[in-house]
Amino acid sequence: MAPNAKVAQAYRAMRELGIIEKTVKPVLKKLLKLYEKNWELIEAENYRALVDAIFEEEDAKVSDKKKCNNAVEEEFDEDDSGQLQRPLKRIRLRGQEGQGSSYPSDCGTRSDGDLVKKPKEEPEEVLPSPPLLQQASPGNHAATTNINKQPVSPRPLLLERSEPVQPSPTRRSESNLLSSQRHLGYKGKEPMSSHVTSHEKERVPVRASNAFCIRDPASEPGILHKKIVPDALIVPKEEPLTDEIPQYEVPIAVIHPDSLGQEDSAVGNIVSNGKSDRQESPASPQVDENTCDVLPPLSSERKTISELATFADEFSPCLEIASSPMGEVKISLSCNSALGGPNFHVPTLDELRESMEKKCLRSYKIIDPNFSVMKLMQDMCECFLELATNSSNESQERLLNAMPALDLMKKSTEMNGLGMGCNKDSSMPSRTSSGSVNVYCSENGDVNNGDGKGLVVIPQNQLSADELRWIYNVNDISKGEERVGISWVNEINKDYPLNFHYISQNLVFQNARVNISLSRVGEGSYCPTCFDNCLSSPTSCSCASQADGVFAYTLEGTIKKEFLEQCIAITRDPQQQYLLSCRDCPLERSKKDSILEPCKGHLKRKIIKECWSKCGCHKQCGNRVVQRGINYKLQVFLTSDGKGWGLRTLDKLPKGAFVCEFVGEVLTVSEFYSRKTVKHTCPVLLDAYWGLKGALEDEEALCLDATFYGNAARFINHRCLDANLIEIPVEVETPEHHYYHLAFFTTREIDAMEELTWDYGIDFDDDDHPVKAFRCKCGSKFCRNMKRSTRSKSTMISG
Ligand SMILES: C[S@@+](CC[C@H](N)C(=O)[O-])C[C@H]1O[C@@H](n2cnc3c(N)ncnc32)[C@H](O)[C@@H]1O
Repeated sequence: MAPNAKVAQAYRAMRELGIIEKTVKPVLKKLLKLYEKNWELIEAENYRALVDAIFEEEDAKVSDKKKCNNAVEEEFDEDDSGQLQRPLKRIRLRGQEGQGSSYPSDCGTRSDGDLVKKPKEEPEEVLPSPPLLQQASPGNHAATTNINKQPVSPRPLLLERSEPVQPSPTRRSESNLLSSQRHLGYKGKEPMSSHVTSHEKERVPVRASNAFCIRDPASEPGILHKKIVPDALIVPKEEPLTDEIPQYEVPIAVIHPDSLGQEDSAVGNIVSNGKSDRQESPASPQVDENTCDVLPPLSSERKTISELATFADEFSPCLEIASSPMGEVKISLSCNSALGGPNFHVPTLDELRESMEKKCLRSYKIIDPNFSVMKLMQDMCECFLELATNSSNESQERLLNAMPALDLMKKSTEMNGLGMGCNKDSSMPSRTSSGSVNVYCSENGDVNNGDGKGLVVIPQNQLSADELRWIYNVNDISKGEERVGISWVNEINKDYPLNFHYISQNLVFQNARVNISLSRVGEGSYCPTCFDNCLSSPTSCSCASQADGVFAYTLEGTIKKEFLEQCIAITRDPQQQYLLSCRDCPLERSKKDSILEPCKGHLKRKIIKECWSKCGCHKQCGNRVVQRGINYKLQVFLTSDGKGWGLRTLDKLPKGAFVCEFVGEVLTVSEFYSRKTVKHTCPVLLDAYWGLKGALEDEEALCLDATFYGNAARFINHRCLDANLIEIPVEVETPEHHYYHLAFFTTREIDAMEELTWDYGIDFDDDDHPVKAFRCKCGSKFCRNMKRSTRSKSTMISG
């Protein structure tokens, strides 16, 4: 890679971590000098050296500033530093904010009674931050407990600065994203030409016939336009962010105790000024047990929380509860007290537990032999879960309302105190393409990209069950239906895709006659005498003979070049000889118009016949590709060019590779039409044989509708003519030609991170059609919808 590209790559990687270019540049320069331009060292472990150097630099700056501040006795506002802050730093700060004049400062020149505002930072600000609870600094003691339905972190809830988030190696090829091959002629009833003039472009015809429509993106059910999704920091399963830091599959909501009281008291101000009243004015009557009363009053468990909150008052601690929809709950208790000193040592958890149990016995007269502090903490978590999941609507509402009451999204200072999240307007934690974590932050560097990665604030009352499901399935929208997980990511805004049922195989809705009974698969439709791999057999099997005696696949599993080129030519340049017209077109018939139009013709496609279970060969036989399912890592993402969600590959794909099948409900065309009030994602006609037979029965004219039930293919967007995927009919089980699988293969090599597209074959001029089309934003120079008005056009898709 050229040096400039490497620099750009480094900027990009840092940007993903929320570190702005301005901050990176000087450090990178130094590092290059130091390492004598050895990029390998800089790039190693996803720029670990660079990230470390940046943090060191920032620490040094903070330290300098503090010295400077001490000299002039001015307030130092960490958020104005414009730089990346270590989350623990913020934790400490928040814990210390309320200490007023007794704040132990290193501003040695100040007396206790000094009215000059104290810096928010503690004296040990630039000490190496302790990564574990047991190593907490004297000024800040944190204890956490958690109950998990999944592995839990041995680390405290509020973590020290994490290792840098690992950008995916695949991101490196992002620069190639837009590479495209636009060498092909246009398709249509006119001959294909290798050059298309602008005049010709206007005339680029659509595939003949074929009917089905695509809805308007604005009203597309696949996108939640209205919903603002919280700052969801989503951590991938497969790509650990660090060696040590636990991952959470789903975001975790965090409640700060202050917020719990917000509803009932003036504590709401606490949030708005980003500080705790308890800390500002310890004697405030608002800050007592009652301030926790937003939880349901009848809950004895609530009392537990209150008790802890009272305990908290004594030592000005900070109690935090974090939970995830997966049922993980963490309680964190941090306290700042005068206990710290030169002889300070951190007790072990066992010591702490024992001492606390004695205290409970003495002070609270708890004599239950089963009592333990750990149990108490567990109970607290369980109560939280109970309230969050099983309680009555009212109590649940109150609890959930308490979450955003914290106003974490708005108050970045408060959030940073918790070591998570950022300013709502400027930050958006999200997964990156690789599944790592991004937090986009404001220019002033008000950022959290590390410690908070497991702790994400979600105003859960904004989440519907469907949305929660998306969060759960961030690593695999197929919910295990596919062999390879299909992740989703939104790097643009906070929308979720709309819910649908993921299915990996077509399902018959009702009337469609899809007969795959073994008895109907007659001889000649399978190869009983073959074994192992039909592709390496010296004699062609029956399946091959159905495909002109040659297999479509190579031993490598891709489509043979010649076969692929023919398929591409037919699809892109559907000349008359490739068109079949039906006498009584099921499509026209289904429209139930009084005046039926003549059939517009259906493409005479090349078809692949795969071996199947009735054959004698192995499942891994080279002539079984589509039936083995998705093989490459795919990802659903929100496109940046207004096409809604799209599908991209995380792997580099060779030419002719099988990507995925178009899976949906199998409907008769009339069934589809009776659904036409519904906005459809992408219905596809199975019309490859329509012209061959005489009139089809209604039940035989089939289509696939992926609106409610579908697979990853329902996210593939349209591109006029030079799409990188092509759809090819594949027969697997049934010899009945009216039903087949529609499989997508690559028309060329595709880079990792490239969006996958196919040409829906839309006729943007078909105003006749009842279903509205979309305004094409494919960006292809062959776009058939270019320079057209915004009025909706109808579309027709066939497969
Ligand atoms: C099969 S869906 C593709 C996934 C869809 N983008 C989504 O968000 O669910 C088809 C719909 O995507 C949108 N779409 C697909 N290709 C497009 C394009 N080239 N320009 C604009 N919108 C497009 C249209 O709204 C279309 O109805």
